[in-house]
Amino acid sequence: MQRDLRLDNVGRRYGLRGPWVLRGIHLTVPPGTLIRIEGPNGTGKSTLLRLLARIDAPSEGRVSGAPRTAYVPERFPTALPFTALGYLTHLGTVHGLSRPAATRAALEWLDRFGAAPYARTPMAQLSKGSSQKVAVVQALLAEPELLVLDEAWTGLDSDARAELERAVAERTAGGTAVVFVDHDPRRLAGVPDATYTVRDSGLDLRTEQPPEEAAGPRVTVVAQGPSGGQLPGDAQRAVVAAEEPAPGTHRLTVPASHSDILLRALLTARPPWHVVSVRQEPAGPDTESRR
Ligand SMILES: Nc1ncnc2c1ncn2[C@@H]1O[C@H](COP(=O)(O)OP(=O)(O)OP(=O)(O)O)[C@@H](O)[C@H]1O
Repeated sequence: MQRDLRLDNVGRRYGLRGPWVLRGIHLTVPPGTLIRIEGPNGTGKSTLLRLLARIDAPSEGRVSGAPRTAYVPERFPTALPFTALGYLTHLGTVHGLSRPAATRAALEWLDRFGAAPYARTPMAQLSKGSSQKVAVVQALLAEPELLVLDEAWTGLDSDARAELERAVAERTAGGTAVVFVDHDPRRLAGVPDATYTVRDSGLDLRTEQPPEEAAGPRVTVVAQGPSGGQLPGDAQRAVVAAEEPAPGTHRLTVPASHSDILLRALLTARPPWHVVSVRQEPAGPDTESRR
């Protein structure tokens, strides 16, 4: 099965003679990549995400590839006749988990997002923020190969926003491709492999990070490992800057949301690295590119 999702010369318009919302779109989404889509309101970002999630079909062109996909829509239907846990357990079984395993996974994810107290609340009675957590959990529960997030952070409290950033970092480190739209330019600042702007029904690859995007909070970890040594794979993916000021001493900078991934990668390496210090940095520009 082809895990890269590809859009070849894709166009989408609504109605036979409607204006082209998107046209001539070429985009490949390989496993493990993080892609940000941006653009002014009404330019077609959600339309593009629905095509990527394959819940909509193009009016022309071709979408190919069949990664297992999960999608958090801009508007999640809340008036479902389930409790949060009932809904998530049901979805877990659809994704192939046994019922007990689905319940366990749903509870774990709800707990990660601080929503465990509402597990048995009917969906229709959940606050906007809590139902958004359910929307996010239903997508993560599926352990997708492609995760499509349409303003998934909107409505979440700050802990849950940070948790979703962590979950995205974990998933991309594990090989999941993630495509997201978010109105906050600081979201996953400096982390995406590519940022595209929807403009005039086309897609522009942005090659430079604007200053505000490179200015998210960072964590610098000083660790001792092999001299001239290769960073463990997950650490390599997470870091935005790496230097070796003395043989075997490595200074590694990651977006704050990736710090636990870096630490886990270092501590679980064979042989494990020794972590000397962990320091939160004020926001600042990129000093080196990733990878
Ligand atoms: N189902 C639909 N039927 C008809 N027109 C639609 C439909 N969905 C989107 N459109 C139109 O397509 C255009 C692009 O909409 P889309 O929601 O994809 O943009 P967007 O960039 O995600 O906007 P926003 O930032 O406001 O969410 C808009 O003019 C919108 O009115």
